[in-house]
Amino acid sequence: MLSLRDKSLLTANAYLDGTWICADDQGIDVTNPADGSLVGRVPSLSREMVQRAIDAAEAAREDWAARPARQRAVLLRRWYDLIIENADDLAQILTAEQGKPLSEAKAEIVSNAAYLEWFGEEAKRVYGEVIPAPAADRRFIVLKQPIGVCAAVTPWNFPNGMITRKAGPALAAGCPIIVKPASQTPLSALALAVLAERAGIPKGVFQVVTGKAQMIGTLFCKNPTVAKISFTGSTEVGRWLIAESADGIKRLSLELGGNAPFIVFEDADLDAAVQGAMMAKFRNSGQTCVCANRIYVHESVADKFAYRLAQAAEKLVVGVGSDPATEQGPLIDRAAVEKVTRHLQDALDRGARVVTGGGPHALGGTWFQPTVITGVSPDALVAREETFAPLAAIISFSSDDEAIALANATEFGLAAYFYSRDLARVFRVAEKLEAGMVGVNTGALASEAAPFGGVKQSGIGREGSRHGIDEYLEMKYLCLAGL
Ligand SMILES: NC(=O)c1ccc[n+]([C@@H]2O[C@H](COP(=O)([O-])OP(=O)(O)OC[C@H]3O[C@@H](n4cnc5c(N)ncnc54)[C@H](O)[C@@H]3O)[C@@H](O)[C@H]2O)c1
Ligand SMILES: O=C[C@H](O)CS(=O)(=O)O
Repeated sequence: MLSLRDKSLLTANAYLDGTWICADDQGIDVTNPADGSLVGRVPSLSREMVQRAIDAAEAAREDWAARPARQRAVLLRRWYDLIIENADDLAQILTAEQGKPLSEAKAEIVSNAAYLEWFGEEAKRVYGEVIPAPAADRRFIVLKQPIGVCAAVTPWNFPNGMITRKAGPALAAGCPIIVKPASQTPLSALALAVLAERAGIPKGVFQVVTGKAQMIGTLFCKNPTVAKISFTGSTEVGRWLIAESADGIKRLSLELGGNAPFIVFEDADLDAAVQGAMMAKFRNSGQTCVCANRIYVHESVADKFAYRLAQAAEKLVVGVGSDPATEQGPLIDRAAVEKVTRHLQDALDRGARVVTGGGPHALGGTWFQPTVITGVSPDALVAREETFAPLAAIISFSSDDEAIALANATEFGLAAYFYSRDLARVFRVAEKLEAGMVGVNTGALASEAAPFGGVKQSGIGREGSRHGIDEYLEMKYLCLAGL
């Protein structure tokens, strides 16, 4: 049972055009992955209601874009402050609907609220250009203008952070945004809407719609009023959005699936590498897009690393996310357990062996033991597909070139990690890895100050850093002649 200081944050009402829409009997139940209990019920909005949200965003667009950036920055900062003040309540809501440990939920909320603060400041630095013209009677000027009404479609694994990570740059740039959260975890988005309204963000500028994903997605893709869609989720759905919005040539930002390699070279600090692997593999029970999906270890240290990683994994406190002592919660649903079980069995069939864990946890439900396996075949499913579970698969290698070739043998390219203390090797390997982000001697790399995103089939565009606001701006070239 939640014990919220501010009970108004737990709302199951969709937020559109400054009004709260409650669920009818066609609503969508939100359940706690830990015990299946009902946490809330959100409305399954009709096509007409979603269209109303798009119309409300369009009605708010000109005024929001025309506000001085400083005014938008003040409101973003006020929203940020309210999120930080209410982070404990927001963490309880997040854990109740997603399952992650409270400590991780709070870390997600605080670290991603920083995108509101960061882009509130960036709003004041959206500079244009004056370009030296090639003729005396001309002046070349470049304006940067907000792209217009934006839509965001977000995943269940970071139900709070993936929203502030998009709303920050969108609102800073002068764009209203309509968010469609994952149906498994909409309550965090709605709690953010409560605080956005409290911060004074005008109606129509930030909205949260809930309901049938494909219907809403199609409306976002087909309605020309929606100038851009920012999507975070699977590559499969990202591919669908590209196809569905192709005829309108819609601007898209895509943060998609991953299959991160984690490479331990023979000169690595093994204790540091184990710590990094624990962060990169087991955070959110392995359900992050940047999780170490494959762990490549030089053959000379593979057994020692596997043993130490297993020792660390065995110390993880597995339990209900709402228990402050818990370090690993349940997986999101039964399908997730079936997928990791399939990956594990395939690896074992190909000759791998279990060092620790190796199946569902004694807690039952969707808990899975933190598992380390070694002697994994490079062709195993766990090396080719995103496992999204606490399964650390160790594959040995014998040379740098082999490690790089194995790491790059995937259609994904979001994150990659490696441990080495040889500076020449660090630059050689970092420059050859096919990934949008590379963690060197670290298992955690996300920050509002850095460009987060992937290459190949892991996405298009970047979130965070000074580049992130460009995703919500159009460049206009003015050619002034006859002067
Ligand atoms: N690159 C990143 O930053 C990042 C971050 C988090 C998660 N992810 C990826 O997301 C996936 C896990 O999240 P998920 O299971 O929620 O992904 P998902 O693609 O199944 O769902 C993501 C969102 O898309 C919606 N959706 C599903 N089908 C849709 C359709 N046809 N039209 C419109 N919307 C649709 C869902 O309701 C949800 O809101 C993993 O692959 C993970 O790697 C990537
Ligand atoms: O999986 C989604 C998040 O983007 C991971 S992180 O918190 O940004 O590392």
